[in-house]
Amino acid sequence: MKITEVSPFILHVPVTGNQIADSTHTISHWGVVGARIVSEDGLEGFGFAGTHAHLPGDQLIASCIRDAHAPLLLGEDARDRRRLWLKLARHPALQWIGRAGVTTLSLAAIDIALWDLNAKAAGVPLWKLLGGQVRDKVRAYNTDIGWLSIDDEALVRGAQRAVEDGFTGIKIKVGSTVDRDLRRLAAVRKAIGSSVTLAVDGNGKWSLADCLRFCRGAQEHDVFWFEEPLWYDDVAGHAELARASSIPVALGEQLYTADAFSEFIAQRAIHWVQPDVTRLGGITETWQVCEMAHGFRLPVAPHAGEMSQVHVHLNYAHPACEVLEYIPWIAHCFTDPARVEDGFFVLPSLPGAGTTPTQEAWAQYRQPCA
Ligand SMILES: O=C(NO)[C@H](O)[C@H](O)[C@H](O)CO
Ligand SMILES: [Mg+2]
Repeated sequence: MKITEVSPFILHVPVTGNQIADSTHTISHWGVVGARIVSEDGLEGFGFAGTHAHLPGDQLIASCIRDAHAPLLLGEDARDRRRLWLKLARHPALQWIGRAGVTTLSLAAIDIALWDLNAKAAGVPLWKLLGGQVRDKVRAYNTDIGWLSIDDEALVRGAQRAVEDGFTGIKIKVGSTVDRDLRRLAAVRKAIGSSVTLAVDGNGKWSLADCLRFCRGAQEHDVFWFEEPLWYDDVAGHAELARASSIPVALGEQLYTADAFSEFIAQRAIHWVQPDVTRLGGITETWQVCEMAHGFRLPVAPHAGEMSQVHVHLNYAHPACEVLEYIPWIAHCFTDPARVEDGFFVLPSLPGAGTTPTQEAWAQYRQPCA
């Protein structure tokens, strides 16, 4: 399967209600910055990384795909996914300018496109190529009703509606003030009852002191996990919080390497492992992180944010993956949209990684790659 063409693309897709906010980010669109890879027999593979639709930043990633990574791929055999991942990730001149960041997001788009191409060539969905279905169902938890940009009353109504729609898990954003967020947490827990799992996500905003105070006040509400409570790289702080509180710590959407995960695991600073194919340079490295978590018997909840199209395959194929975030912003852009029915993700059926854009999305959301 000789690679004959590698080209970037950028789509900007509106988020729910045209604006969402967490403690750190307020966005109107999700950026789908991708790579299209064509093999000599005419097969097309698509992959993409997720961004906040900041066009100059997206064009940096697109340029890395086109000008830095593509020349390393042309003429190579698309089946050699692991060798090609290492060739690009460890290319001396590119490793020199960044083992984490733009080069990683570019590599993610390419790695996912290679997996998509291989799954299509084999005529199977990605989960089959990854080794087959290891679970009957993948439980979803709904984050799209829990944004900090949603007022207190609408937050409660949205959580109730999600439960009525069949979700058995909810996640709400925290990171405004501890007092306000504790009030919101109590109101949502009261509204959804005790059988629905309720997680919180701080997106790295608070200090350790704020997190400790929040966890004391949240004790009575059976919080399923506290996601990204502290700054993304603060291993010691997360380890201290994990020791001081009974609320499980979840993190990973901002970690770029398997080494970063092994540090958090070694320091007992993490209970739920949340890899993201965007941040880890694709499926190849994300699978390694799932294997590492499994070795330490830590459950995995891949970060959707919005990579559900690919992560639903991971969740069906890896034994450590126990649950998946539901954020529905871009599913409609793909020929095999990730879908939730009665609170569970539907098993993908079409060949590929679920990353093939529809003609409509291509026409409606395409941005200039420069
Ligand atoms: O943290 C998350 N999920 O767990 C969400 O992905 C982020 O809040 C959104 O992408 C906005 O940056
Ligand atoms: Mg998060």
